[in-house]
Amino acid sequence: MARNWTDQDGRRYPLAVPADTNAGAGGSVGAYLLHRIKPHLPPWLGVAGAGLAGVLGHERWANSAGAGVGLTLASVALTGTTWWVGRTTGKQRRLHSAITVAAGSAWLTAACLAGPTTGPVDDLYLMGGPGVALSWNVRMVMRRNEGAGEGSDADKGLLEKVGLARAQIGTAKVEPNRVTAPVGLDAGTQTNEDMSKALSHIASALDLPTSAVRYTPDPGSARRGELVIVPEDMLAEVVEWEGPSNLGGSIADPLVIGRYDDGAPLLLWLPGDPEEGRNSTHLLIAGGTGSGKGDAALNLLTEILSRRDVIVWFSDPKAFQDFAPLRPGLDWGEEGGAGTEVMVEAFQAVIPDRTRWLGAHGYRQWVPEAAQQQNSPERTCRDDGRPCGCPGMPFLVGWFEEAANTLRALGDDAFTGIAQEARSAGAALIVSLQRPSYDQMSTSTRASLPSVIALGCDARDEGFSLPDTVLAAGAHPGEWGNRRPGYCYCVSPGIPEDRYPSPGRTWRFTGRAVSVMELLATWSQRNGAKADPVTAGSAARIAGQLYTGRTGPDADQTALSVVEDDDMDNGPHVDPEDADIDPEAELPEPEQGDDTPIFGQESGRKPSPEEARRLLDDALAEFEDEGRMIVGPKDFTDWCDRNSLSRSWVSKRLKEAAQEGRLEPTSSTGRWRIVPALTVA
Ligand SMILES: Nc1ncnc2c1ncn2[C@@H]1O[C@H](COP(=O)(O)OP(=O)(O)OP(=O)(O)O)[C@@H](O)[C@H]1O
Repeated sequence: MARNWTDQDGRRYPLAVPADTNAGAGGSVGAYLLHRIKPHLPPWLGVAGAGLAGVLGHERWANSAGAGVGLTLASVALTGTTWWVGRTTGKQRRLHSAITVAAGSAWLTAACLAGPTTGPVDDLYLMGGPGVALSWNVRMVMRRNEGAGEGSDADKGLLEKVGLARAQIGTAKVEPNRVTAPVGLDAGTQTNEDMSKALSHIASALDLPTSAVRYTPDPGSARRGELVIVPEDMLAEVVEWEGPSNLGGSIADPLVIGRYDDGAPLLLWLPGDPEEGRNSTHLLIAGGTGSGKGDAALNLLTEILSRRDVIVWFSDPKAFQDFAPLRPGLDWGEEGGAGTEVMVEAFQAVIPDRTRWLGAHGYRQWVPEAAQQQNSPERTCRDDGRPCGCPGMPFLVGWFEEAANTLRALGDDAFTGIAQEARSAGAALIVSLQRPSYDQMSTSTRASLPSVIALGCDARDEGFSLPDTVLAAGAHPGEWGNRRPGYCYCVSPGIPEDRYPSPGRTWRFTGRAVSVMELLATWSQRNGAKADPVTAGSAARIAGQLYTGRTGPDADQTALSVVEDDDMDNGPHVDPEDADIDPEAELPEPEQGDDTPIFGQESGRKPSPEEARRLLDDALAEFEDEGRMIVGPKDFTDWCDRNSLSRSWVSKRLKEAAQEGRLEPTSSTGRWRIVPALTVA
């Protein structure tokens, strides 16, 4: 069936080339001919009307000087009006109309004043009238033929309307709720960019939302592409999450987080695929407040945790408000603050170790086979070529919720380095931001996250969320704001590029989902991967007791409870000593601490060097026991008071401890990482 849209002027735009109508086939030959001739009659009726008007006008105004002036002025005005009105139409049509009106009104003036049969007036009528009428008939016939071929006049009308007069739309492909039509722009004067700019006008002409009209330029041409129109918003219906799509599958299988507006599933991949030449990716979840970031993250996390060969390290400064039911399924969870600092350090540390392991077993990038025990002679790290039997290495996801502060503290260079190297270490980063904008995340950090789930945002932040090419193709998350929760655009390797500007919507999570998520977390504890010795070893080397790895469903979660107890006493995010610290404020370089009293007045005794070393060791062990693996001079304020020690003394000891290998500088200025006691020994 032919599909048409009708614009506000009542003009119809066929988006499929209609099959030639069969009307009249069942009727008489006369009715059929009349049906075929009818569209060509109006010009002839116009000629007949002009003739009749000439006769009647002459009856009334013969030889009237006043009528002569009036008719001439009316004729000029009518021709001018036709020319003016025709400015929005094609050049040819404008000229043709103006000539027709000028000729017709000039003849009418002459016929009225001199008489329709005087001199050459009647000959002019008999020759000129049919000539003009026929010229319009020819035009109509040619238009029909074009319609059957490359572009129809109605389509051209649409493009003319949006300022692309000579562009043509080819034969459209009509699917349920989706029309795709090739577009050929005018050679030499129009480009794909012009078409992208015209999309909102096309949507306006068709009376559709802007996001319903998209354009995919042909990469091989600057003036060809495909126009896609999705007239009905199939995403308006809210669909609830019903459980993971592929329980027990591999993380290399697609993650299903919702659906597109034509009903196709919204898929994502985190690991790369060497066979498809696809790299692993890092992902940004970007959306304004109320855009549905929380549910988008739950969709993604439930999918990840339902796979057998992946572990997740997750930091959430919002104290796992949205993610609590899934927390037992995580290999490592932190609630922001110092715990997150340690997690970042550990993530950084595991990258080279994992890359080395993968390389030693002949993997250029992580594939599901790497997560299994290495029993093949091709995948051995032994020099003699016999199977090594090393335990497999699951894929690692490092997830940082509301990560602006963490990333800023880490610095651009450090983050870019981590992101680059993680891709060959079988690890992916997922980062979410409270507000998707450049004041939250620098340009280079943003550039290190090639994939994005872009939910509704402020119109000014669109450029941060999505690449320019996707915006030019018709994507507009700024139009949704928080009015369309869960609506999103997805840009990620593995998704066909022509899908990038297509909106999708995530599944919604309601209270009913909680028990399913709890079951999923238990499943994941029992059946999900455990961290391999390489990853667990490097994590423990950095984080000490803070890292336990995912415990079984019945295990006593000692390490997590260390943090939780701490949190219960002191509030969820911040150590009490840090409560008054502005996390944005610059802290002094560790070295500067040597000579400058950081904490104000000098006070306290000066212990002997041995006692000093013992005291600091005790303090560090105390911090380590508490799971506080990253410390700065300010963390020692209470400790100094308790032991009557001066603060500048602590700064000196910290530097000594670093020289002895008990502390390591971190990427954050003025913060030190405690090297776990066992590692030092
Ligand atoms: N896919 C969806 N379909 C329908 N409703 C949704 C969908 N996703 C989220 N919502 C609803 O939208 C509202 C806002 O969602 P949510 O709290 O996740 O937004 P947010 O972006 O995380 O906001 P904030 O940053 O303030 O936490 C909630 O009521 C949620 O149930």
